[in-house]
Amino acid sequence: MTEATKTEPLRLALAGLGTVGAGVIRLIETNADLIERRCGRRLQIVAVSARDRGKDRGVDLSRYAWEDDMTALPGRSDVDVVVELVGGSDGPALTLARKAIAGGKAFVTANKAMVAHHGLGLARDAEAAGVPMRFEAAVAGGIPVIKGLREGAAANYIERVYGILNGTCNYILSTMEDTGRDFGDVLAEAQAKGYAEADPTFDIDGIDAAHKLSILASIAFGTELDFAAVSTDGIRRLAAADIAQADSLGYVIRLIGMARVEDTVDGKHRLFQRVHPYLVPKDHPLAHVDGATNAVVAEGNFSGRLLFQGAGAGDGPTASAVVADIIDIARFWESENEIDPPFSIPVSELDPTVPAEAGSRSGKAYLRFMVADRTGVLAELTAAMRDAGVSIESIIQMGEDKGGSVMVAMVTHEGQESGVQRALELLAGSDSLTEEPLVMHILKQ
Ligand SMILES: NC(=O)C1=CN([C@@H]2O[C@H](COP(=O)(O)OP(=O)(O)OC[C@H]3O[C@@H](n4cnc5c(N)ncnc54)[C@H](O)[C@@H]3O)[C@@H](O)[C@H]2O)C=CC1
Ligand SMILES: N[C@@H](CC=O)C(=O)O
Ligand code: NA
Repeated sequence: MTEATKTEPLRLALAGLGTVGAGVIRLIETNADLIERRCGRRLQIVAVSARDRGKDRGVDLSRYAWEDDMTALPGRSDVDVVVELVGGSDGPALTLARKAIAGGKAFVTANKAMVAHHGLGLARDAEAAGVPMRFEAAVAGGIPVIKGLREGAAANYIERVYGILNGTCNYILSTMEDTGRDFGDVLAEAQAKGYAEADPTFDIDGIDAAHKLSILASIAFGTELDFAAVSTDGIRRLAAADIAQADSLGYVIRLIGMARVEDTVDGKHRLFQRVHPYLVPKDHPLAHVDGATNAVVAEGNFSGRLLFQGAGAGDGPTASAVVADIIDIARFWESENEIDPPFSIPVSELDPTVPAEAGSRSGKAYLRFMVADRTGVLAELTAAMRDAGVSIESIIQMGEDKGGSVMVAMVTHEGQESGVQRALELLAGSDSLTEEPLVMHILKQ
């Protein structure tokens, strides 16, 4: 480690002073004495950087050195830990991360986009340099789920990991469900509360949840991180009528990230990773997760089902996770040669994977069709199901909408997902369909 010894303060540089950065300053100032007692040394912010020096953030920056260029922070000899709270998978955040690690500084980040795209490379560099790299806030905000898997469940093979990984989508879905309000209106509220990413399409198109899922899967299964292989879909196409329909069938709709290792081919694990809106049975624990709350279920071969739940976004909870990482570094970073792999297993020893085959798993599905209101359309839909070998459990037709289409919702019996894909292929191009069908999987208990 740099010049500081264990009894001296651990000196921090913060890049990014937005929702999370300002929260970290507030937390470190408010809980300074408690943190010092818990980790045996004081946390001292020495330097900060953001875009706008003069902006009022409700925190006093006058005690800290200011750097206009955040990538200059790692070059400071009075800094032990660089904390990146800027965002963006590439650009200055990545330059900062690389410089910090190459410069022998410990590195903490909340940036799931960067970890999903570059985490393995950064971790490899950190392992080689003997510096800690931590990213608890990057997955499920304030929930200590990375710590839970790395430490609490370290003795287990994890068979499946899944959950609600995006606070913005969960806030939108549960608020629409409770109030019947409009999608756009509720999204604006989530943005105002500081939950949404700088580009909220990352939230509503499932990309943010996919970033988190790919990180979680790597840590849970000891496999190489593969963000590009996550099958991703968001909540943009969901209508209030889908939420009402799901409700009447005994379900709520949640954006779920799901990962599992299925089998092994040519020495590589077949890794299933999916972020899609799911119908969740009302008696499943995830159906009661509302607002910006996240929840992660991990199934260990000895621990059984573990449920981690808490705030997945927002200044306080996210700051809590960032500072927990810093406290770990204050407690345990004692020697330059310490081996503490960021992904729990050294990067060179993570198992390689191939993406799971599409359509090869079994389950029930909800299908929603918007169709022309004319004779024979229902027969056309059910014939496609029959020809694809899909068995229908229930079918409901709702009244005509303004454009002259009607909504037909179906729930299938348990069957191969490939059957539903085949049915949709059979219907593709049919002039009875007035828009692309919407398919949602039904979460198993
Ligand atoms: N807001 C939340 O609830 C959570 C956010 N995160 C992650 O934390 C990170 C920060 O998020 P927020 O605080 O919400 O973002 P924000 O947009 O509120 O703040 C970003 C900060 O970075 C600064 N910044 C941006 N580009 C810069 C540049 N080129 N040079 C210097 N400074 C620059 C901005 O001035 C601002 O101070 C992101 O990676 C985000 O994904 C993670 C968990 C939860
Ligand atoms: N935009 C994210 C913030 C935390 O990761 C979310 O909504 O969950
Ligand atoms: Na977390």
